[in-house]
Amino acid sequence: MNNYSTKTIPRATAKRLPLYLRNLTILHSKGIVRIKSKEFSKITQVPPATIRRDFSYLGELGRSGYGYEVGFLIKVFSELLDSYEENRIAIVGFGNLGKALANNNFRRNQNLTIDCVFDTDPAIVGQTVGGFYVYSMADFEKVVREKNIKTAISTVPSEYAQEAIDIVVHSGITAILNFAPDRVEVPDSVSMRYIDLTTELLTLLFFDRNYKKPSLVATS
Ligand SMILES: NC(=O)c1ccc[n+]([C@@H]2O[C@H](COP(=O)([O-])OP(=O)(O)OC[C@H]3O[C@@H](n4cnc5c(N)ncnc54)[C@H](O)[C@@H]3O)[C@@H](O)[C@H]2O)c1
Repeated sequence: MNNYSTKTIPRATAKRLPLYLRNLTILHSKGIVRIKSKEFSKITQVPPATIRRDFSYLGELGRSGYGYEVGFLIKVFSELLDSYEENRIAIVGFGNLGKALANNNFRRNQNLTIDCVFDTDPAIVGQTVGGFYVYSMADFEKVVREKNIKTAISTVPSEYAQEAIDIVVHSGITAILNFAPDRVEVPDSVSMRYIDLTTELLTLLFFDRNYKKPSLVATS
């Protein structure tokens, strides 16, 4: 376990940790041992002051003007995000998106693994599709309890998401990533995050229109 209390880290900082870790890992693989907040800002698109403030919540991670040690940051952030710990995941809804996620299977992070997939469609339940045996939702609780899985990704369309998530929550899953945009009810004990590509894209386009950095605007 790490020496840093995640309770003292603001939510906004905590949300940026995976982004930091991903980019640090890339830097590390390129043999870069030290990075300054200004350089790291160019890679992550997070302002240098925000990076320095985020890192300051995590104690003495580096010295100003000298830069941060990439390997050390990776160690601290990995511990914070528990990414050294294996996390097996259940996919709920094995359509286009579910299959794409399972096919990718977080290959950049060896500790995140899609372990099993579930659907209600009789045409695929009980079949092996794309290398995954498709379990019935009727077996969800039995399978995830046996495998001690605590994390699920739902790609069930909004109109059926609540009934699917109810089964997921009832089965002891505590963290759910939901790709369907409509909000679903979950108890406070369950952590839920929504991924919405449309909102992400609209936010990007808004920033592109309104906050373009002068240095990045083509001059010719
Ligand atoms: N968040 C994003 O950025 C993003 C991107 C693409 C799609 N989506 C959303 O993701 C959802 C899935 O998209 P898709 O293209 O994979 O759809 P899809 O129709 O190909 O797949 C949905 C799967 O869910 C299954 N399903 C339906 N009810 C279920 C239930 N109660 N329990 C378990 N499985 C059930 C269906 O049988 C089907 O296999 C849609 O709501 C879509 O809007 C989100």
